[in-house]
Amino acid sequence: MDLDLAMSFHLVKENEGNLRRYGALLASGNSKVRLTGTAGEEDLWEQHIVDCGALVSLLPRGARVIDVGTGGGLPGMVWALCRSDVGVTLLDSVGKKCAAVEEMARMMGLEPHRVQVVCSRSEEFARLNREVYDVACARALSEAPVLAELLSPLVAVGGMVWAMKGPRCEEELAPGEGRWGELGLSDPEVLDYDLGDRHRKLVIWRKISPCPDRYPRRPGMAEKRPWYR
Ligand SMILES: C[S@@+](CC[C@H](N)C(=O)[O-])C[C@H]1O[C@@H](n2cnc3c(N)ncnc32)[C@H](O)[C@@H]1O
Repeated sequence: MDLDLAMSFHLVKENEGNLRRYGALLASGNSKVRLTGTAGEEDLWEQHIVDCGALVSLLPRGARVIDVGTGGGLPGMVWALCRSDVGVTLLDSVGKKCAAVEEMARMMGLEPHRVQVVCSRSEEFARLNREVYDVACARALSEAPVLAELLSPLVAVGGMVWAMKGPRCEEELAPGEGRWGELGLSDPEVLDYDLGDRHRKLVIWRKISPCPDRYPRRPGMAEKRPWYR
């Protein structure tokens, strides 16, 4: 897959007004609930909003997307603001974060039938919402193999699991080498992109067969006892 950064930044530019408004809401919400580790609108813009915006042209047209562990809405809110053709579910297990994201979505005029906020552990949500999304993505959620167990059950065969990662991601992928098919996934492809002096990576797995029903295991198990051991 090719990442067309120029097209993504064109979409970011076109939607900059709304994205800046969202950044301002995120900065003010952050003083009440910790939605991201970054304070200050300019830093939020550079380190988070632009990073999420960089991938926006990669989303398939009309895709159903879930952002697992959305925190303050990253990356799902950025994608919903730049791409009115995609449906986005923003999922997090912390009630206060979900309430803040729901309020931001409402203030940004995002319609609930297109952008929904769900407060749940992904392990529980995936039991009832199996293999319904075209893309499941996570940013700063957990190590790649853990994330693959949590996200693969949510994605329909033919869809994709995305992990937004920093420079260490190949080390994280190593334990799963040759074994991803056990989760219904292809071998991963890693796309590199640079944002100023920051080197970022997107890991993409294709969903090639149904994920066995035993995944995801109950909450916390994916970290405690990795599936590949
Ligand atoms: C470090 S934050 C990242 C937030 C956001 N994606 C970002 O890039 O700023 C991780 C978020 O994942 C949520 N989380 C962790 N494990 C989860 C799970 N199994 N189900 C749902 N949410 C989860 C946490 O509540 C937290 O808000």
